[in-house]
Amino acid sequence: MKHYLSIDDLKQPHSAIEQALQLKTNPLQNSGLGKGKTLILLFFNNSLRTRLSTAKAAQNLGLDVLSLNVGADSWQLEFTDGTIMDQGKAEHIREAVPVLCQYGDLIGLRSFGELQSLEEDLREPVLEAFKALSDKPLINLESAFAHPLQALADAMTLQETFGSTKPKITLSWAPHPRPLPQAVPTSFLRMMKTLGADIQVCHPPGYELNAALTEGIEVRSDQAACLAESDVVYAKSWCSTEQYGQHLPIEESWTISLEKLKEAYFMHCLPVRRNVVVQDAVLDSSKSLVIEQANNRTYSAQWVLQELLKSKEL
Ligand SMILES: NCCC[C@H](NC(=O)CCC(=O)O)C(=O)O
Ligand SMILES: NC(=O)OP(=O)(O)O
Repeated sequence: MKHYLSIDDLKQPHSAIEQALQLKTNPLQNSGLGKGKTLILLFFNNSLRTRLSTAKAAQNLGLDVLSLNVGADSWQLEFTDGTIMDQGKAEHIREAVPVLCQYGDLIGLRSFGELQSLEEDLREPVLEAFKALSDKPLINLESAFAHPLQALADAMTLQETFGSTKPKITLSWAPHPRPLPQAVPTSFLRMMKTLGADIQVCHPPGYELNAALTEGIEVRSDQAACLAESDVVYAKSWCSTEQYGQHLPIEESWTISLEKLKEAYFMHCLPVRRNVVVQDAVLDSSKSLVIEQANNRTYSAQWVLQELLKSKEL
């Protein structure tokens, strides 16, 4: 594996899940692998889990970690070639990326889409710019349309909860006060398709995900019926595709409740807005898997870091 930018970089997803779960049983089993090497974590957006679980994973491997909030702690970066840099941005990525590559052996990067233009976000401009200029392995810590560390952790959580049985999974859209990116549902769905999971999607009209991704998957708008027949419900808000990035009225009737879930387990990547996305009673019940999903983020990151460290490129 050269980079870990999307689920497509997982050549053997089933064994990745098994190996990551095995790491969880003894996290310090490869504690010398990263000795003398440095992981740089760059954040263009906020984070709790990704920042700390990836740093923890790195520590478990003996890596040193340097973390930077781009723009807040450092200079604002210019991405456009040929720009006359007489405005606010002080540094071009043509210098910044090669400099970062001198300090770090691996680079993790979080950069959400701007939610201004679907076409522009689909281009993954930040990730692609770093890819073009970096001679070090890159790890996607959530980009405009992918959150592959989350999806690997989610697959681990499903494996732990259901073992070899094949649960019926519903990916349900949920309401939110802000328009949110499509990265989490996109990567989760891509992962579930890759694994051949029994999954359906439900969302109100207008919130369609990428057509190629949902090809062959049942997409419905009757949330109550979908949830009632599910073993596990993955809830996530994402912005409309038709009115990309726009703030639309909150559809309160889509909030997940215990009544709707019936016997189903509940998953969410976190952070979650209580009593908007999902009711307190769900999060506070034994059916909620969200804390274990967050725990598994350490081991999904550790597996990825380990693979990159073992690859010939390093
Ligand atoms: N990394 C996990 C989710 C990150 C982001 N959520 C958010 O921005 C929520 C912020 C808020 O609730 O205001 C998303 O949906 O992709
Ligand atoms: N799930 C997740 O990526 O959380 P953070 O945004 O806090 O990193």
